[in-house]
Amino acid sequence: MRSCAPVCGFAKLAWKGNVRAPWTPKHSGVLLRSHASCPGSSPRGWARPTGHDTGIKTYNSLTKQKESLVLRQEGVATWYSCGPTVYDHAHLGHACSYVRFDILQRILSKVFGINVIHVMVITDIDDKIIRRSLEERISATVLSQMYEEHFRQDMLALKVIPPAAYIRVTDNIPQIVAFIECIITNGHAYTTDRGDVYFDVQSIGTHYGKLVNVGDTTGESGETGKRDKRDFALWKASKPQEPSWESPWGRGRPGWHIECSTIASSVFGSQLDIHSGGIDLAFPHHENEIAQCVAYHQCEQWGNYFLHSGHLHLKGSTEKMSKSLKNYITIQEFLQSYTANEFRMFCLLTKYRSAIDYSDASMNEACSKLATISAFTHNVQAYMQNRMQCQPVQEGLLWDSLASTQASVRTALADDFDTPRAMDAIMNLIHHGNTQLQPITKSIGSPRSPAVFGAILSYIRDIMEVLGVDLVDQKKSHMMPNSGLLENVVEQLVHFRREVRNFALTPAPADTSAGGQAGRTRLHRDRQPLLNACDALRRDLATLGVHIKDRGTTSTWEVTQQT
Ligand SMILES: Nc1ncnc2c1ncn2[C@@H]1O[C@H](COP(=O)(O)OP(=O)(O)OP(=O)(O)O)[C@@H](O)[C@H]1O
Ligand SMILES: [Zn+2]
Repeated sequence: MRSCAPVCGFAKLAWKGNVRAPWTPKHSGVLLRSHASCPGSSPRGWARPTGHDTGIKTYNSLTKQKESLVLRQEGVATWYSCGPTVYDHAHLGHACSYVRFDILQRILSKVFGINVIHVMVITDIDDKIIRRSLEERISATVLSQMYEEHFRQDMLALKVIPPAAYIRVTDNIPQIVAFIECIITNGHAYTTDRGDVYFDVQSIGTHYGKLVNVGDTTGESGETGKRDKRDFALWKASKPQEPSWESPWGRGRPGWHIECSTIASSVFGSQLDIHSGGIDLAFPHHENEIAQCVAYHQCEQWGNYFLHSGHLHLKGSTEKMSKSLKNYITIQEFLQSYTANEFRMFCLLTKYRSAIDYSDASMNEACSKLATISAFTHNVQAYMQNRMQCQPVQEGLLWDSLASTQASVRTALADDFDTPRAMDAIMNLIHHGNTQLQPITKSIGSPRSPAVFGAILSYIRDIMEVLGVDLVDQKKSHMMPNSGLLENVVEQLVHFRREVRNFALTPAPADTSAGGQAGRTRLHRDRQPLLNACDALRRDLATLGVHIKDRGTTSTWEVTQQT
């Protein structure tokens, strides 16, 4: 059997420890060497990669258990993720999946010092895009580019670190065609009279079902041209009015799964460390991606770790939030009511693999945890700045508490990215801090412990920033929550102050006595304390970042970031 040349300049990276398995042609009756005979192989046929053990455990959908994360090159993780199909605004389900994986990548890079090379595909051609473009009477290209831009902006608004590259399917059609040609040459796909190309699932035997136990689903397909009902399209002959590209099989467009196998291979070569997506993508999408890559690269194992995030549901619903089910809240709508920090906290409070219920109650819990952290950092600053006096602190206990929190957080994050456990440890540290930070009115001469509080504050800020929650920015967003509650309170306060100030500034009746200040406006002397109180309030609010400006009888306010 002839093996094909790499597709158009595919980088076959010389990864350390990347051992390519010997290829056994399918005609020999044994497709690939069985993993059961490999050292370190699992019953499901997964082989532990050769390379550097990071000390992190991660649940691998290929083995259905936690595995040590072993990277082929020390300190480098190649990560491919399935991106959005861009035919509409992204919703909270998408946000949840991408924010959760953003958290995982931040942990890998910022806690464990791993350079994550992440690429994400943008599915900019598919049935839903074509249908929508026909409904809207705009080209599929214009439609998809518009929603791709919305998606990128939404991700930025949610503070998701952009991948090294977003890669569009339509920018990779020649590569996809070459990839399919190679699979045909290797004997794992066939063409039909209609100009479709199907993957021949039977040709890879037990290598189909690496991710999901597909059971015995073989059999004749009722569909025209398919040999087996499990076979799936690599290339679809074009129908009238559909976008199409030239290929050896006539004009057409790629099937869904082939885009990911091709693009991931074009960037990372014949092996990949980590592949991610929502749990709904495990089958058939990821199973088919694996089949294609095994057939193309003639390898035993293409993706070493498959990570799947759980679905976001509206509370009370068993269905995932979905465009097709029309039960969704767009990211833009959501950000009218909550901040990116609040959404991230909501994501941090559950494991990335679990389903997550979205409701006012679950968002309130996230907001309240964030407010507790924020208030703590604010109080610590006030204490350090001598604006708040406290009873003497048991410093040793606090140093111990900080050290054990740092260790617990690291352990939790190394255990399949257990963010709820890490958050519990952080909240516990704050609880200890708050217990010691008891304000008193007079403390002149009492011993003070600002350094330990400074250390706790720095750690909390750093670790939250690692997870993508910006506590410095939080002060600002906290003062201007989109829910409007605090904004309304400040508005009322400023309004009340303006009324009091204007009352205090009302001129006293003209002084007609001898020596009186003829021609000058005089204030009521007994109203001076009211003016003093207004000035004091303005000063106090300024320290909180709320700046009041008085002009004549009007008062306006704005929030500026505190340092
Ligand atoms: N409700 C959800 N919860 C978590 N992840 C989701 C949810 N909906 C979609 N995703 C994930 O978002 C990513 C992009 O999905 P894609 O654009 O293909 O949307 P989709 O699954 O077709 O959405 P929809 O069903 O709303 O049309 C995938 O990884 C998918 O698993
Ligand atoms: Zn994919």
